[in-house]
Amino acid sequence: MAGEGRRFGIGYALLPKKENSFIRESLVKLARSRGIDLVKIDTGRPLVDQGPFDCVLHKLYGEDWRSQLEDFRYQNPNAVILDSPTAIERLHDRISMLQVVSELKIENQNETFGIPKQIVIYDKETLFDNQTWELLKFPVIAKPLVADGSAKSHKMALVFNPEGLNKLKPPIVLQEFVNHGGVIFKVYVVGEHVKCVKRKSLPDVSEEKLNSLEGSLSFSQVSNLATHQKSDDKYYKMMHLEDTELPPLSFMTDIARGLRRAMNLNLFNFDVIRDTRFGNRYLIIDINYFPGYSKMPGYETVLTDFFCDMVCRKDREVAVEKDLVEEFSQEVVIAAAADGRQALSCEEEVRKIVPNSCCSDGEEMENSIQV
Ligand SMILES: O=P(O)(O)O[C@@H]1[C@@H](OP(=O)(O)O)[C@H](OP(=O)(O)O)[C@H](O)[C@H](OP(=O)(O)O)[C@H]1OP(=O)(O)O
Ligand SMILES: Nc1ncnc2c1ncn2[C@@H]1O[C@H](COP(=O)(O)OP(=O)(O)O)[C@@H](O)[C@H]1O
Ligand SMILES: [Mg+2]
Ligand SMILES: [Mg+2]
Repeated sequence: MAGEGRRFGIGYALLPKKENSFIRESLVKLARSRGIDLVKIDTGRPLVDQGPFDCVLHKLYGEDWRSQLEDFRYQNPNAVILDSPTAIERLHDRISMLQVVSELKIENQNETFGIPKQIVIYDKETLFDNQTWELLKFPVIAKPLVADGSAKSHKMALVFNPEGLNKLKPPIVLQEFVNHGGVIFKVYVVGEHVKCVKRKSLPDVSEEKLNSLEGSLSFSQVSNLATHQKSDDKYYKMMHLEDTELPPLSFMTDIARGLRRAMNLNLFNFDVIRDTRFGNRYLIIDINYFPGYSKMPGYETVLTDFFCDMVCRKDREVAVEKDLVEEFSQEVVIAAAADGRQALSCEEEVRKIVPNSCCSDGEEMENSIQV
């Protein structure tokens, strides 16, 4: 059970496709048996009028939704929001998304990690500029700068030579294509839990092939097949993935935990490729907020454990805070009586001791818990 006899409500706000894949009966049932009720949020009505919710789970964007979350948080300061819209925003731009990887420091003697060489292009002029091509070499992948979950934001082009640049529409990120044996690793993160799986990726491009290829090749979501095709062992056989060795889990876990802390996110996955030139060099190419967890074997248990952890931890924090306030109030009354005066309110008593305290105005919207 999540807490002794206490039930918790988690409201979810997801697009229909996500709701269909994620909110399965198996998840709802398991969560319910552990004291957690998953309740659909009606996005046509104000969030503050719904609930009560101990936690809000969401993957919706836009100003309206953001301000709804802010109002909700103001009225429910103890509720957990998974995750903070400010933290998620970083993942909507393919440059800020990977910047955090470049800043990450992880001690490891056998493997290294990083991101492929990349530049952002805002106009056609820069695209054809010689200086641009001093930094990068073909083949490159052109990715829309914006990664907002729209179909357009997944439309990519593998560009083999300058001819292929004509079709590109800035703003885009040009990223060096790195040969990686046609297999991508997807590392799913759910709080502290980390799971790495293999998926089909683009095949390697040899030097000879590069010279014979025409300008560019467009593609979209190569690793993403229908859900049922991915979750069983047949997928690995069908895609000939059995022979590929997974990266060391402890290394992926270190990266995952580092990213989680740096980004203040609990629910995300990242795409990793292994550079065939080195064999122990890993490149992170993409980070996604609240990905397709239902493709992760046993996702129901992992997510339910996480929900329990989140709401229980918050519950404990609130209880401890309440105890501290009560203890403090009692001390204040005793101290005031010793001074021969009436006790003031808690805040006023604190201000007497620390004159500039109690200024929570303008606080950031950060109510997602980090361990
Ligand atoms: O729908 P799914 O289950 O394939 O999940 C998509 C993810 O697939 P993955 O779990 O990484 O295999 C997918 O990841 P990739 O694009 O395959 O790297 C995205 O996270 C996608 O979200 P968005 O369109 O970027 O907002 C995810 O789509 P949404 O379900 O969030 O719309
Ligand atoms: N730098 C790269 N080198 C080699 N393959 C890449 C590179 N970047 C992306 N890919 C391939 O293109 C796919 C889509 O790119 P990605 O950045 O993950 O976009 P999306 O957000 O649409 O998933 C990846 O899953 C991988 O197969
Ligand atoms: Mg991806
Ligand atoms: Mg992505």
